[in-house]
Amino acid sequence: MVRFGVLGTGRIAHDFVSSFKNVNGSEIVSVGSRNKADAQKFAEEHNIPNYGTYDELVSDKHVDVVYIATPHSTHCANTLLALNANKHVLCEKTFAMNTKQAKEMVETAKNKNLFIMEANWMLCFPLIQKTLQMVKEGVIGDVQMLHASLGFNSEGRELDLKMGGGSLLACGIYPITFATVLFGAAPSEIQASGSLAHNGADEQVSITLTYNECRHDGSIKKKIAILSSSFCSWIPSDAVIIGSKGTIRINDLFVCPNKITISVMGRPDNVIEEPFPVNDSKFNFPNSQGLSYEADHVAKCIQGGLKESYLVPTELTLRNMNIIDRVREIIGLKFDEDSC
Ligand SMILES: NC(=O)C1=CN([C@@H]2O[C@H](COP(=O)(O)OP(=O)(O)OC[C@H]3O[C@@H](n4cnc5c(N)ncnc54)[C@H](OP(=O)(O)O)[C@@H]3O)[C@@H](O)[C@H]2O)C=CC1
Ligand SMILES: O=C1OC[C@@H](O)[C@H](O)[C@H]1O
Repeated sequence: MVRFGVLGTGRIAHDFVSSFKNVNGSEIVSVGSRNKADAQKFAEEHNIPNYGTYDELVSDKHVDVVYIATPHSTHCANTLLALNANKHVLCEKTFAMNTKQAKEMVETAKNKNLFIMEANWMLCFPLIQKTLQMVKEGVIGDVQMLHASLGFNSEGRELDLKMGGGSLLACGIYPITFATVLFGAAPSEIQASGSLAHNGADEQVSITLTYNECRHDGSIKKKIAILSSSFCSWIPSDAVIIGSKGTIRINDLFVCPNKITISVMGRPDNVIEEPFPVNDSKFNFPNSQGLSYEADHVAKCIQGGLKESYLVPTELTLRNMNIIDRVREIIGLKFDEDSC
């Protein structure tokens, strides 16, 4: 049995806890809030036995792992709070405001011999793993390109620069993650273009990552990922992996899919569907019942004594953070944390 504590009582905290109807052998035992009354309300709503402040949550002896469900700008401090209280950590995406913070979080977990993982739930979906497996098996030949985008028309807290708001950290992290798992290495070239809102937060970003691969004759083959995120439009939120023999489309929303379409030249399309876990809870975000895959994975890792996830390793998180830092530099997206 792995016992989760939830830090923060916002929208994703609600969805994560509700997904536990489909989680076996783990439970939510405590919740922490900046305001104890909010923690109590959340605990009552979700039948959670313990509640308190963040400090009380991380020092609760019943808690094994703390799920950080707060805005980006608070991930580093909240993660360090939990690690320093000897709790394992599952921290929401995007993991940190920059690589410097991310390294400190990962180093602290390592020094304390604790588990740490970015809550990049996309990689825990069965159809995402199936897609990656098919690519590896060469179903669509040699992968040449990736097209992936995610976004919606947003406003309010999600565009608050002080909290790491904007489409890049909220949505762009997923297309970037997909490119990183698909192409394996760090990109040899990063190009980007972005539009900033009046407060300096990004409204939409387009990124081209180029990966150099050495051919047998020593020449360079360039593989390309074309990625975008948006908070000012209903951009198509799918991903297409383009290979020498065909494509795999991960249907909208590609970060939490229940359908993929495999098109191989000369053959009829093959559609694979994987129904979501059945859960009648009311969720804030689409397909959040699939957060149970992530919770199950974390529990399995912790029970197995792992200090890292094999689906979302810290190396992947740090590689993504490096890409995000460079994209921010190119488009002029600045956070206060950059000067700390
Ligand atoms: N995996 C997924 O599908 C999704 C992940 N996310 C990620 O989850 C995280 C939280 O997002 P979301 O739930 O939408 O955010 P919300 O604004 O809905 O909730 C955030 C919570 O964090 C706490 N908090 C701590 N400090 C602050 C602060 N300065 N301002 C506001 N709230 C604060 C609050 O809880 P309290 O007052 O109780 O401490 C608040 O309710 C982000 O990293 C986001 O990227 C978001 C949506 C979907
Ligand atoms: O993190 C996220 O993942 C799924 C999307 O539906 C959500 O809007 C986004 O914030």
